[in-house]
Amino acid sequence: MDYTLEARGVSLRFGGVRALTDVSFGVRDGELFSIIGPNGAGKTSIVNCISGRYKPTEGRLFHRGRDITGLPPNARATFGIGRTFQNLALFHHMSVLDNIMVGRHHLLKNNFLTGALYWLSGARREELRHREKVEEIIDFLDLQSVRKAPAGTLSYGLRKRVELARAMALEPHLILLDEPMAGMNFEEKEDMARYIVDLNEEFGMTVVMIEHDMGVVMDISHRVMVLDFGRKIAEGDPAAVLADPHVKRAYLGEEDELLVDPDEVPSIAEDAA
Ligand SMILES: Nc1ncnc2c1ncn2[C@@H]1O[C@H](COP(=O)(O)OP(=O)(O)OP(=O)(O)O)[C@@H](O)[C@H]1O
Repeated sequence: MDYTLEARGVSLRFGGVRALTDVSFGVRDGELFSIIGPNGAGKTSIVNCISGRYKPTEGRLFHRGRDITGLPPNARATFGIGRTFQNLALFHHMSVLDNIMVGRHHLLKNNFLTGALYWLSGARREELRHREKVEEIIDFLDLQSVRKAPAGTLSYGLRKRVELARAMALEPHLILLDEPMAGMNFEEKEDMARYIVDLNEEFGMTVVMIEHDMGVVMDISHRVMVLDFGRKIAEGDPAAVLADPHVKRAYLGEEDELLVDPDEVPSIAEDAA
């Protein structure tokens, strides 16, 4: 099986703390793959290993068959791996537009010297191309009305959307979303879920998402992996994962809402169609 992203036997320790133990999984091209699990299960740790923020203590990570285990985060960005963060990481005093532009920095070929020859070097053409791409993302995420506003003045839900825009600006083929709906109200979650489905279906991006909202996860994911105490306890299509006794046990007492009937989950994806 050819995977876009594959983890083989990944373990991660922080001193005596075992954040991950022997985690293996594969994500196929075009999939919307969710990682769930109780608090402290290792979800952010595995995403940090994929993005290069952490280096696994053991095991390997592959991107399109290439071993990326030791590569720094910026090298992964140039391969088309983008991410958003659990806690927003925007430049608050900069406008929405400029925050999104920052997401394109690794695509900027022109430097100080070519900048000095702005009209001759192609720098102007390049800038126009970047602006066009940014405008496309602003349209897609309905951010026109706030494009000039400083990011710090926006509501939390809008700031999460700007962070998604900045990750999209990198034009990744694989995007890692760390709790994209955390702290949002129902309407904001519904909007965000639609954007994620659309960026997967329309922009063709493979999505790896950590999310606590079970309704959304079960509704929009193609496959789900469950971590508990740093170990993988289940993986499969959403209905099979919901029915898995190990998963029920891991969540019992903590998140009763996991035990929902899949048929009763309102379909955001269908509503959007
Ligand atoms: N930088 C770190 N230093 C020490 N321990 C860490 C570090 N990062 C994570 N851990 C520990 O590793 C374990 C897994 O943490 P992680 O943040 O990956 O879990 P999570 O599933 O993302 O949790 P949550 O849902 O609360 O965000 C936890 O026990 C956590 O305390």
